[in-house]
Amino acid sequence: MVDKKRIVVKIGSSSLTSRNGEISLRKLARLVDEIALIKEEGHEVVLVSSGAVAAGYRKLGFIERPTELAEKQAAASIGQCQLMEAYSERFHSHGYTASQILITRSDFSDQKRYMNARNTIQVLLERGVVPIVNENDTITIKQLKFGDNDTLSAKVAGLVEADELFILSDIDGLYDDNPNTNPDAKLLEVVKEITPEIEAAAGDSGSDVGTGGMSSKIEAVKISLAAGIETFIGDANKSNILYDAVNHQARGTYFKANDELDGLDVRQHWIAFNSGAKGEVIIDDGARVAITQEQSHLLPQGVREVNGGFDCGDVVVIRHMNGEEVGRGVINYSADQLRKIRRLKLTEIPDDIKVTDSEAIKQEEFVCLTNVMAN
Ligand SMILES: Nc1ncnc2c1ncn2[C@@H]1O[C@H](COP(=O)(O)OP(=O)(O)O)[C@@H](O)[C@H]1O
Ligand SMILES: N[C@@H](CCC(=O)OP(=O)(O)O)C(=O)O
Repeated sequence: MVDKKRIVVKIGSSSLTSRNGEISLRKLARLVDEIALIKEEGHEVVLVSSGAVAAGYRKLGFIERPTELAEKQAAASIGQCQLMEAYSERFHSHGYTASQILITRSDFSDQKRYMNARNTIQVLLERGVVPIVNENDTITIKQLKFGDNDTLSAKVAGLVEADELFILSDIDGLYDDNPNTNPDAKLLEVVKEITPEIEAAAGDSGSDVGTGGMSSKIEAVKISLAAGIETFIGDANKSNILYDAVNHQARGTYFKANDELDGLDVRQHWIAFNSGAKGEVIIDDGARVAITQEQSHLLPQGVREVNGGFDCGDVVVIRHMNGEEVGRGVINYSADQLRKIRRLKLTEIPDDIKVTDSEAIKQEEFVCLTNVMAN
């Protein structure tokens, strides 16, 4: 009996386009067939597909992929229709229904919208539909963009509590050096930790249509691993790539989730990677030990400094005095209140500021990030 898994598959622009940068319906159809193969095994699939800009820019009259934001957005608005039409038709030929979900970064930072997206996808998956996610390119502004769909796919994997994330690209995994500049670079088959060497090896895209290159995939892998989601990068052009990847027999790079790190649950994942921290709370040594090793709450006594403005209930960055980011958490005081009570013992906090139990951040509302670099 096959273990039924929830899998997020990310397909990059370079895997959906032909040499001249135009969308390749043949490539798209083949990848849908690959997904159908694992759906037939009982796995649930959420597809994060790029390709809207690539599918639209020629129809907009451009010979090359445009670089201006508004032009790319206009191209995406044409291309997204083309993509969905092609996906719907091909999934339908396998008896599956496809659905479209367009998300922006701000949807992820709003907890209600985040949970709504999660609930919607849950219903779709229960009913056998294949949700197809892309960034809502036409309305995102530069500063609010995910930056690339690799990051989006990792965040979607956290959102739906996926078992695995498969990032398909035009290359068969992570090499120990940028293969565009070093022909002797070797494929890394298993990666247990994202070290500075790994980050240095991962370079930019080698194609005209891909956006983030390997470096953005590694940033994405950090997010998925933090949620305890095993991640694989492999070649979209290989036959049976998804089927083999589920069975851990595909050629590619497998990133192992750290067993010592409990996977973050949905709310913790949101706090760590999606909430968009509003300010910073600088803590001393004792407070760092208390919240990272002793499962204690963060008390105002251990707060040395407060940077920026935030309200009670916002997510803040918790930083040690030496500058290291310790984690993120939901704060129980506004920035102004916390400035007044920092370094005070609980008994010294004025009654008009005191909140129930008085802690600055409850342990259950804190996510430690010392083992995981937040993006
Ligand atoms: N260390 C590395 N290992 C593998 N690929 C790398 C590395 N550094 C840079 N790259 C480049 O990253 C590309 C994949 O990223 P990208 O073009 O953005 O693809 P996609 O469209 O699938 O997101 C590879 O084709 C390769 O040219
Ligand atoms: N939302 C954009 C995706 C851009 C993007 O991230 O592309 P890629 O690096 O190929 O995954 C599009 O659909 O064209």
